[in-house]
Amino acid sequence: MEKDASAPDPSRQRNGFSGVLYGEFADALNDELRYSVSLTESALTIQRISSSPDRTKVAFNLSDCVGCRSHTGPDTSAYFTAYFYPMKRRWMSAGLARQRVEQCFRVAPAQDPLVNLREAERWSDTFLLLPNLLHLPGKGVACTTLRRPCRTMILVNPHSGRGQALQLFTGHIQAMLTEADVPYTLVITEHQNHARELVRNADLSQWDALVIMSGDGLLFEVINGLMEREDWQQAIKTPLGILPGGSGNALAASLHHYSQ
Ligand SMILES: Nc1ncnc2c1ncn2[C@@H]1O[C@H](COP(=O)(O)OP(=O)(O)OP(=O)(O)O)[C@@H](O)[C@H]1O
Repeated sequence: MEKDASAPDPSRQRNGFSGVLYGEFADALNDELRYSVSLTESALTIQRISSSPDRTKVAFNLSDCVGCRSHTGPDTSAYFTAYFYPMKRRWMSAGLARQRVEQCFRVAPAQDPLVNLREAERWSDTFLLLPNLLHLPGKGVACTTLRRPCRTMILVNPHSGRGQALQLFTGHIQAMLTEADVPYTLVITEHQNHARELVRNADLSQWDALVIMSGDGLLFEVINGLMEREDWQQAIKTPLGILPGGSGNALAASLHHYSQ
């Protein structure tokens, strides 16, 4: 039996479990597979509900989670999906790297689709309230001062590196921004000094962060644009991010190294 969404949260009633949320849900793709799911301040723990003795628990650390989204399904059910990027060993390689893991659950205790959606939203909203979610900017001061949602201007130089920055953005970054609910405006630079002029004249109150997807050259332009403003003392405090899209990416590599 699925949990009644209107019933009191049983998380406090379960023996030994003092979590934030507890529920029993079906797998998003296979209704036959059912899981007990618990969310605490530090982890999402999933255990398959089955009569077999092998009921291994899988726990995902919330410090590897970028966000959680809920949506309605084709019938009366609703879904919530949590997105994790845990460190994992790469295939055929010795190094560790963050790799995407998606956990999607079907919520269908009620006939009323709105009740199901509300329950799915209760889960996704709770995720976003928990303090341990991975913040995209990484560790450090900027991470704690950025507000959520973080309105971001993303500048991509389509010619940087081997001319693949835009492809890297659409292939990797765009989905992560959606998963993390980061509202953004994409600017594809059209010529040299485009970013510099744009940043020099922009209404910066519209943005909480500027992110450059390019090599060091475009970041250099953006910093010059900020410093050329009349309000440069305030403008230069705008959180800046760099995503490696150039050929050398020296600054991005160096920042990554020191954030480890
Ligand atoms: N649309 C564009 N067309 C031509 N030049 C551009 C355009 N957009 C930006 N630029 C200029 O290209 C220069 C080089 O870009 P960038 O440093 O980002 O890439 P890169 O040289 O390939 O990378 P790296 O610095 O890692 O070697 C920048 O200084 C910038 O002024």
